[in-house]
Amino acid sequence: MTERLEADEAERNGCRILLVDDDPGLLRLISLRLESNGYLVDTAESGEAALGRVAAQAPDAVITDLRMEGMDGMALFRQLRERDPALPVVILTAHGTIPDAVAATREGAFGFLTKPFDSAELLETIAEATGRNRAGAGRSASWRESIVTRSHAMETLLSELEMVAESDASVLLIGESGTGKEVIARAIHDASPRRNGPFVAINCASVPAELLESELFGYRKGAFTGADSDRDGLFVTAAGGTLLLDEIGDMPAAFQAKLLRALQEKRVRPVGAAEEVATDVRVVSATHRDLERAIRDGDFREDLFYRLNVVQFDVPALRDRPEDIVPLAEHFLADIQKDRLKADRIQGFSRDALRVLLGHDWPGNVRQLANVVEQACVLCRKGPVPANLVQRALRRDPTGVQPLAEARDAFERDYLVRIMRMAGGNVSEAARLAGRNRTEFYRLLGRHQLEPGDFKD
Ligand SMILES: Nc1ncnc2c1ncn2[C@@H]1O[C@H](COP(=O)(O)OP(=O)(O)OP(=O)(O)O)[C@@H](O)[C@H]1O
Repeated sequence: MTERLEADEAERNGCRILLVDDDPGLLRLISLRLESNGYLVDTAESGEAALGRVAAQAPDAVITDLRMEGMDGMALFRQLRERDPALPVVILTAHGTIPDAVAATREGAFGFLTKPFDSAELLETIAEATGRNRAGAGRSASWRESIVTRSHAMETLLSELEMVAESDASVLLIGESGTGKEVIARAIHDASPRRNGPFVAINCASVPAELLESELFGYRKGAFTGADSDRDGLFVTAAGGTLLLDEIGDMPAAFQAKLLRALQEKRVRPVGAAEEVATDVRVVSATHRDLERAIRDGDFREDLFYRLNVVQFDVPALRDRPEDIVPLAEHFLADIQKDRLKADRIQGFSRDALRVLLGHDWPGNVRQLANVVEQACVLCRKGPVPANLVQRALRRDPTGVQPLAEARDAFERDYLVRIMRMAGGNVSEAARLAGRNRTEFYRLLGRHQLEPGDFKD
């Protein structure tokens, strides 16, 4: 324990923090706290002064008040991000300005602290901010080791996940393709008492409907042509562990009732077997589909939905947590460097390259970011990865292409928004323009959670 504390202390030593506040009393107070914990602290009483200090001192992190005379914390943060997108900026905020601070984290600020804050919270946030390349060294438990994030939304999700992992409750993960649903499913497994058992994943969309039953429940010799010996299904293979049913929204309707029964009874009947077999799995399912809508459309059983969805986590799209873009890009780069000869010749990303990464919309989410980093590195000879290679990789990247269902949804929504704007929020008029009847048009609006009132002047 003492060794751990000493190691933490040594890690912090030499970390330079720039503290910006126009209240000298608070500056002194926070400086003392940070210095007594091994940080080197530099202070500035205005945003303008802070910009000069950053250029001269190259701090490892900046803490800035939000409300200041002249350049305020938000303007300072934007300027700093422009100069060095990887520099962590923590915002200090009073109660009334929390929404601004939240907006800043959406734009990529590391996080915010609400006044009055306690010492432990301050130190923890700064330790995380300065340890960003060590993926939260010393703090992150092993179950979340493979998850890189500095987003509040993801942190909240992970802390809820840790609580839920304790039980055997079924978890449904909803999120766009490539947001990290499988990584999160594995984290649930690793944080659960089943961690020493198997983690088995199946993509329900990629198994032909007629094979899904034998794949999940197994079969007996002679059950069908080619079944020349008994075979266990994944419900049995995953016994004592966790079974991830990925793309559950694509599960054929005909099989949904059988799956529901298996989950209710905790037993499966292998194809061609006379007897049922007991199962012992924790089920996590994942989908990018809106299952409630699939239920309304008659494509997904409501009872199965409630059985799978004891707890639901919405995994945010990467564009909704831009603060994760830089740490993830650095993580993928470090990963590539581990097994590449030219590893030491590439040194991080240039500022312009980071700006390009931050400015992108990432329709393919984290998976797309990993591919783009990989492609940019392949083409990079030495030094920091330049912006033009990132742009080139973005132009070529096929994972930016959304799956058909998502693309169709996005198109439909954009189309409805356009047409509702043209019709000034008048549904009859919009329905006429779209060549649909009013009832049907209302259903379409409802499906995309669009309110006619929002389009009226
Ligand atoms: N927070 C994260 N930290 C590190 N790597 C991540 C993170 N999120 C996702 N990844 C990586 O991004 C890739 C895509 O993640 P994953 O397969 O979990 O997404 P998904 O949501 O399950 O996608 P799909 O819906 O297409 O199956 C994987 O290589 C995964 O390791």
